[in-house]
Formats: sequence, structure tokens, C-alpha cells
Amino acid sequence: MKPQVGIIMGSVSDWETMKYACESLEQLEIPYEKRVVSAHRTPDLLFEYAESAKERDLKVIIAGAGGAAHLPGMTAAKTIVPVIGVPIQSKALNGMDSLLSIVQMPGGVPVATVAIGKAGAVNAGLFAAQILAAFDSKIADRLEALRDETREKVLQSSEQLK
Ligand SMILES: Nc1c(C(=O)O)ncn1[C@@H]1O[C@H](COP(=O)(O)O)[C@@H](O)[C@H]1O
Repeated sequence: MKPQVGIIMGSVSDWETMKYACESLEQLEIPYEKRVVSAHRTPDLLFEYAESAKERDLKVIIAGAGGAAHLPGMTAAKTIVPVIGVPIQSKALNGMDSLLSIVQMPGGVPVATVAIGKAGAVNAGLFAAQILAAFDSKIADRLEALRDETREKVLQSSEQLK
């Protein structure tokens, strides 16, 4: 099936985190593609990817990067397809560098930034699904069911305290 979401990451070393965004999409049966693309190391490839995203019918791009994390912002600079940025937890600065590089976009070129690391990647997938759900009732139904499941799990975990 044609991918609706593009998942890109600055390095293959980001996969340990970005795989959770993929899992969220798989859980909701949303077709996606995944690539390593770097603003710093493969700038021409990034431009090509971002510039062709709309005509390839990608609805959302999830971009994960660590350290000087310019990938999400540079992707957003070259397309109007919405970009969700995932700050990878870097070793030197624990992901604060990634977070601040992604979140502080200048007005006019938005990137929706999620939390650092695994929880952020999970939510990036879910948020992409929620964008798609505005136009796709099947995805909306699956999201509702997932929320029910999450709520039930929490209610049951509370029972264990008694
Ligand atoms: N932040 C960026 C960009 C970019 O923003 O273009 N390209 C690679 N990277 C990041 O460099 C970190 C270390 O990469 P290596 O593990 O390959 O040395 C990764 O977290 C990657 O996202």
C-alpha cells in the first residue's frame, strides 16, 4: 500500500528510538516508509525527499534527529507536508540539545515537537495517526479503540494497588 507517513532519521543509530514511531503506525494499520536522511550528511537527498513528499502523497513526515538536530526543521523548510520532530536522546547532553534544536523554530515554518526519546517517538506515530484520522474514519475508529485499551490498562493497574 502507498505510504501515508514518511519516517526519516538522521542516522541509523536513531532506529532504536524511531522504531517506536513505526510500531504506533503498524498498530493502527497505517502504511509508512522509513529512510535515513540527514540535513548535514546528505543535504541533497534531504531536499529531494522533502520537495517530492507532497507529490508522492505523503500526508505527514516524522523526522527524528539527535544533537544538532536540524533535520526536522530543514525538512519543514522545503515542504508544506506537516513535520513532527522527534528529539533523540543524545549521549553528551541527554537530548536537551536535540529538543532545543527542534522546538525553537522561527515563526512561519512550524515543526510539531514531541518529547525526547521513546515516549516522544510513540506519540509522534499516534499524532500522525490523529492528523490522518481527521480525513479517515477507519483510522479514527482504531484510535478510539486504542484509547479505550489504554484507559482499561490503567484502570486495571490501579486495581492491583488494592
Ligand atoms: N542531527 C543529525 C542530522 C541532521 O539534523 O541532519 N544528521 C545526523 N544527525 C544526528 O547525529 C547523531 C549521531 O549520528 P551517528 O550515530 O551516525 O554518529 C544522530 O542522532 C543523528 O540523528
